[in-house]
Amino acid sequence: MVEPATDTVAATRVVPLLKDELDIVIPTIRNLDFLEMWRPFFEPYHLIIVQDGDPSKVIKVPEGFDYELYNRNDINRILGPKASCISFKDSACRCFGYMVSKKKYIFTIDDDCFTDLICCVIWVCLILDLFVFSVLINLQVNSVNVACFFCKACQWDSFNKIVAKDPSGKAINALEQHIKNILSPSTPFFFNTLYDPYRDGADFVRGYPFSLREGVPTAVSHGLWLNIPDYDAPTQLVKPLERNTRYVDAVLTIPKGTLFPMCGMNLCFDRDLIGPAMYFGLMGDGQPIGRYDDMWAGWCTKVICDHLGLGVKTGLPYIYHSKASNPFVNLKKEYKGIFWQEEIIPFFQAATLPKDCTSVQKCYIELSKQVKEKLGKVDPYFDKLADAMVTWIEAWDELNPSGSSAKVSNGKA
Ligand SMILES: O=c1ccn([C@@H]2O[C@H](COP(=O)(O)OP(=O)(O)O[C@H]3O[C@@H](CO)[C@H](O)[C@H]3O)[C@@H](O)[C@H]2O)c(=O)[nH]1
Repeated sequence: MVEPATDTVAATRVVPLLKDELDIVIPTIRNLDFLEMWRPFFEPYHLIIVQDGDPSKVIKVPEGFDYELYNRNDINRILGPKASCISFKDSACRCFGYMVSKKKYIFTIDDDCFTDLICCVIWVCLILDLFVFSVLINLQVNSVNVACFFCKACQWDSFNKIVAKDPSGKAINALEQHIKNILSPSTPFFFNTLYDPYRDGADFVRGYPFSLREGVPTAVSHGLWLNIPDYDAPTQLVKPLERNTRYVDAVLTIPKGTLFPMCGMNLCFDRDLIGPAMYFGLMGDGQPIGRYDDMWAGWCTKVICDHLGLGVKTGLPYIYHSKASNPFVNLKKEYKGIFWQEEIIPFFQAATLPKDCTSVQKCYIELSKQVKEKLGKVDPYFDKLADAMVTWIEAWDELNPSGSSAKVSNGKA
């Protein structure tokens, strides 16, 4: 049984890899106390916080972290009319952080991971909440909101989303594992049955073509979740008690030609290699769909990685996830996506990019044209999304005129 680590203060302080080459991007509608839990791992890095919702709300960042924070007013000021491509009231807003970063690597994580200190507050609230619930049950009030009656911090199922432990009981340094994944090559053209051959203690198995053993540069490292898996609302509703306790010590390259559902909760990527494809779409406020932000980015990214000969890995690291969001609310946001995805995925599976698309930007603009042409028939929303994809690239190029940051090539991690 894999449990969350509660003593991260005692976690080994590791040498911060890529300290000056990696930004941590956090979208937030809450407070950032969860950072206490990650302090030993995140403090050496620069944080880019994208504050969603009401810009007048003050977001408290724990002492000692090096950060820049952007709210909606900042986004509007920086991007002007192009700010229309950045979503509001959806975690999709996080991609603004990718655009303003000046680093080669991005790690992005959600804000609902709590600290030991916060857990004390939560336990007090929990006891009080249980008391209120028992009174309500005695009064036969059977429809109660599953949220804390006393404070916003402890939204019941959120307080367990904390740093995970591996089966040996050691707190997982998610960022370190992502860096290892991304600094070693990928093998999208031929599957290695011992998984990532570049990990310590592994290699290419017998019969693996020698011509492919050099691998290709890794653009994306997709991490997983213990406890609550990244399920859609219907799955979550029919399996409310399902928890993932299975820790699989594996990192795999997703083969060329295979799409996957990319989750933005625990994700690292090389901004120079694939940054402009990491657009999280038009979601949330004013849009017919929400919570498909990371899926959209994942489909576009994988098609472009396949075309440009870049790798995408999935597997380790795990984080401990306890969904803060309400499945009924999520269902409302997701429902169009749930039936649209049956058309969107075949579209991406069939998408091909011409040879002259030699940069991510060119690939992305070409994809936007195909989205307009093919998915525009599904719903007018896709016309709007295709336009927003173009605006995103224009804004990206405006903010990143030199194209890329310092070069660090892949090698043995
Ligand atoms: O309007 C919003 C809502 C949320 N955020 C911030 O985004 C992340 C994720 O939000 P949340 O924790 O509420 O959602 P989960 O269901 O646990 O997470 C998944 O939702 C996926 C789809 O969007 C995503 O990949 C997963 O992360 C938090 O940091 C919120 O504060 C926001 O900025 N605006």
